[in-house]
Amino acid sequence: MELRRGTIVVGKWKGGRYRVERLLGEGANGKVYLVQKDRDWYALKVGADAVDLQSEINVLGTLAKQKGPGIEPFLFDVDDLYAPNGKEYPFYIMRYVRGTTLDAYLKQQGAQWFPLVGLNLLGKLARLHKSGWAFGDLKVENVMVADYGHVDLVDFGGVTAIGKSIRQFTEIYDRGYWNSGSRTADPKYDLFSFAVLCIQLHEPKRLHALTKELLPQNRSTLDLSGLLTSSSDLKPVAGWLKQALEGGFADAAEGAEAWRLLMHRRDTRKSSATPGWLKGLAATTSVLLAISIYWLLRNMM
Ligand SMILES: Nc1ncnc2c1ncn2[C@@H]1O[C@H](COP(=O)(O)OP(=O)(O)OP(=O)(O)O)[C@@H](O)[C@H]1O
Repeated sequence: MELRRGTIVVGKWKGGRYRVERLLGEGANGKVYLVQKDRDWYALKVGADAVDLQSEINVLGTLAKQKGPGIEPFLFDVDDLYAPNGKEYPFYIMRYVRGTTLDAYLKQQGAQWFPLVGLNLLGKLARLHKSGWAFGDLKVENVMVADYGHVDLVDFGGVTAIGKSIRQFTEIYDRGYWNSGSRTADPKYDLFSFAVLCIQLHEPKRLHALTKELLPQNRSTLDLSGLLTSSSDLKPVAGWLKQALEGGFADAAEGAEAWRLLMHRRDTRKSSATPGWLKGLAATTSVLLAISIYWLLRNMM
């Protein structure tokens, strides 16, 4: 099923009219299009499986009612559409999240944005945890980043009430896959995925190799920690990530506070260190001084 640019989608039951602009992305549960209605932009998700889509809609509906701190309205319309092939598909309209996926953002803007983006992402998770939810399917593709490292989560298909079984997950980010805990939704589950996400961003090849070489029963947190200690990129946050993998933070708010302190300490250390140009200047001055003394002593003799 494909919706071309310019197609007008009309909801079968409620009659909402949306003009298709372009495909934003697609996954196992459906395709997401950028659409326009009354000059406003929205994202339209259309799926072949009504049950899967319905469970996402239920979560979004509950989140919308809850209006917890930091949970912006995300769901605007739910309906069915007739595709150009004549078949009927369920769809829903959600807020359009501007930005690029996390890995693309870091490639475009530079890895120096990683600590700030990480902190903002932990902030988003913290708000969800505070309202009694775990995100569940946290992965690179579900994190959108806009200007100045502003972070938004997409794909609420895995969002699960704390204490229930995680509804949707992706293997390498899953605590159960690494034999490191249950698949029960709790804030620590998301922090585990957050740690894997950081590894995926910096050491994708080595992480992939690990999944290939280990037998399922042998996978463990220790293997992931091993990657951390031997990665120069991850060194500054290795201790934090290890703690997250081991369930050492109660929730994302606690994790964010520790992450913030880590950033602050790094910044302080950097600013108190002697800048390169000053070191160069000092070295040149010493050489000039040595030459002057040499000439002075020679002329005196
Ligand atoms: N609200 C949105 N605004 C902008 N882009 C979005 C939005 N929702 C989804 N996308 C884009 O579409 C892609 C696929 O969407 P989504 O993850 O919801 O599909 P899915 O079928 O549930 O995927 P998965 O197989 O990962 O479960 C996302 O990775 C993202 O790039």
